Amino acid sequence: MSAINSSKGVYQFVQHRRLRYGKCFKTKLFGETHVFISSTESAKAILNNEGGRFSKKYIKSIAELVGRDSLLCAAHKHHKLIRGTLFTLFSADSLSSFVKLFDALVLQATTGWTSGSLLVIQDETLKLACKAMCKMLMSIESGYELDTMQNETTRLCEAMLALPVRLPWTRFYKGLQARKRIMDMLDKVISERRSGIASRRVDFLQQLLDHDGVPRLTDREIKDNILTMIIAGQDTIANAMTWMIKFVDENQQVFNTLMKEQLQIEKNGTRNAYLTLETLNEMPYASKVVKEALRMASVVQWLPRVALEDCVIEGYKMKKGWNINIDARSIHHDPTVYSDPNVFNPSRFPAESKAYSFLAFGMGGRTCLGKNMAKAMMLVFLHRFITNYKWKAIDSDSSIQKWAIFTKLKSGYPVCLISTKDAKNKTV
Ligand code: HEM
Repeated sequence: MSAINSSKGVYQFVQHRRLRYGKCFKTKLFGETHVFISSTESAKAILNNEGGRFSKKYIKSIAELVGRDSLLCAAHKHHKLIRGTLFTLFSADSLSSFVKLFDALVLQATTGWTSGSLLVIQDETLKLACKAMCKMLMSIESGYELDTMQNETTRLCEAMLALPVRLPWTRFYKGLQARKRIMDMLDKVISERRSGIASRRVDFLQQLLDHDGVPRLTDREIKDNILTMIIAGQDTIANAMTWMIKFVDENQQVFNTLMKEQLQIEKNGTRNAYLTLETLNEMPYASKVVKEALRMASVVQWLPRVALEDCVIEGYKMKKGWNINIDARSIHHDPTVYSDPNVFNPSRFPAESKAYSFLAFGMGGRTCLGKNMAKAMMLVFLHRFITNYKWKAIDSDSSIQKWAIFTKLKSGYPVCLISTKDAKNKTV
């Protein structure tokens, strides 16, 4: 709890023990045994064995907040059914339309970002991510419903590491209340659609309600998983984008190479049109910047699993029921896996691409469903930001936000903007 409440973040707890005991250690948390493992070989053995010797398991408080029918918590068979249904929503066509939608949202936001504006990157990217998710999932675009969704999801995420104490003033209780309000809102949206009060929309929710060609999900499964996708795709992406802008700013050579590539893309004709998936595929250097930012930031720090039977890992006996966490952050910063792991060096890819060394989106049967979407969002944001602005960081402190389950900069990375598209700033 003291690590959660410190400026180094919850990972400090793991890191201390990793340095003290090595690549595999065991600890007790609230009466349960937790093992943390940080080798690519073990990651492969565990992540490739979903539903066999291992399955996913979150701590109870998280499971209660996201819901028992959430993809994040569902047991193997149930998970397979829900994942199969949700998978169809993440088609190439839906990714293509999403890229345009996200680009439109970024361009709309940038109209308010003029020279001299003070911007907290974390706040802006969170607003963008929330808008994009709500529009794609349920066609919510603005107003009270959007604000409610963003605020309640933030409250819910802040409760994920809290002690599961249900007293009105506790973080956990407030998180549960936030979940209840989101569920009530989803109930309302679903019943309006079913009764015909709301017009038909083209979004993920409608596809799940129509269950056209996909197995039918219960209302509870639909609601838990719409909420899951909002949680999975809001804070994670906002944090990743914020770290990426900070890393790029702190590495002049990366900035210069990236700028050269992005200006060429702009010159080739994207300036007044929306970016497309094809254009994003023509950004090899920016794609490496995105990957390197995800490695360095390790927004999701470990992947939680449970042993379904007794087994041996790294020469240690593990018992059925133990929580086995794959320490992705440690693998991402292991000098035997990545050379100079603390240096932001996008050019390390693809040479340094050992199997199971890049776990930002997990691997195997539980891999992030939104990973292509997330990478596309990061590329779009990077392109628009770097080709339209120079910026000066007002606070470069790397302290971590307390209580954050996904690694988040405490400062939010405030910057002062200079628009490179304003005529008077052309020579800046
Ligand atoms: C930079 C942004 C993102 C990062 C770093 C990230 C990372 C992850 C990770 C590490 C997992 C768990 C893998 C495991 O335990 O093995 C996961 C699961 C998941 N993510 Fe993402 N994610 C991001 C964005 C998104 C987006 C935009 C969506 C889409 C709405 C999304 C949807 C999901 C879903 C549905 C799961 C559960 C998959 C399953 O259990 O089958 N994520 N993500």
